Amino acid sequence: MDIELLSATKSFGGWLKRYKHRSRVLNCDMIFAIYLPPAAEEKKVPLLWWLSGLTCTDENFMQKAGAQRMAAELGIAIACPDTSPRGSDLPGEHDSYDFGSGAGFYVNATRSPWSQHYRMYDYVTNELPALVNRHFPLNGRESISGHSMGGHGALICALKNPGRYRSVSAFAPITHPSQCPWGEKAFSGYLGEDREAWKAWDSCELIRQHGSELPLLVDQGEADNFYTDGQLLPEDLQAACQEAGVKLELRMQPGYDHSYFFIASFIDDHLKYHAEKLK
Ligand SMILES: N[C@@H](CCC(=O)N[C@@H](CS)C(=O)NCC(=O)O)C(=O)O
Repeated sequence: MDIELLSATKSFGGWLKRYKHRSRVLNCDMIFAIYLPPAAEEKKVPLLWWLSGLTCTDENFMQKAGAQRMAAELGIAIACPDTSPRGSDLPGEHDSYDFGSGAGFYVNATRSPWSQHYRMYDYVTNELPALVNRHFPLNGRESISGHSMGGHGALICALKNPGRYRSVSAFAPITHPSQCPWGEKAFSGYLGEDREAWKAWDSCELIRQHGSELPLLVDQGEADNFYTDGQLLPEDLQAACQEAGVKLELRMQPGYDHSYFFIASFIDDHLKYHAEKLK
């Protein structure tokens, strides 16, 4: 067996399961979570990928977003990968919350020593999808969403793989990592100082270069301190989409911050949006 069941918890008639497995891509053991709706007992169901933000594991979304009730009703599975490789001890890997463990940024690192493990893009777009499709009753239809660093991850995965996902959405995504402190730190560490190479991992740049047939749905809290600090730059995403003729629904949400209280407030809208496209 290439996956080991760690826990199974019944929720809204379906099952939240956590598994451990060996990742060849990341060169370490990894844990992921999957919520299987009641419909998965009888037929194959579509899958929504959820990519979490800085400091998260597979657990934050499943415990805090309150997504299971609607996922059960809509008959969609949700898979949550971890946010970085685990179990290694590279120099400085655990020193800060925004680089290294818990902060893989969903890129394929090219700089040593990070390139030995930090290949989260290949992990979430290839290795883990192949694994979950082998083990669970999934019908091959996929959508993707995420929060903050994971919102950036969801957007780049969709933009780099036209035709792969039925829909994409994000909560408070890091839209222009080449131009914000979080992104500059992560990209120089994982990818090196050549800023041209960063463009392949930056939503705004990908949209400018390649456009997108897929429309984007983004929610952003106006009271999000990371928004006001210039880490998220939704206005840059809006400008890039306008330039490239890409359809973007950017919903600025007055009073909401960056937390899972914000995500829980709008997750049903996103689940319904994805379910419609996953039909
Ligand atoms: N400095 C903060 C920043 C991290 C943060 O806000 N992370 C967001 C994603 S960027 C998150 O989802 N945190 C976990 C949670 O709220 O459960 C911390 O270390 O907690």
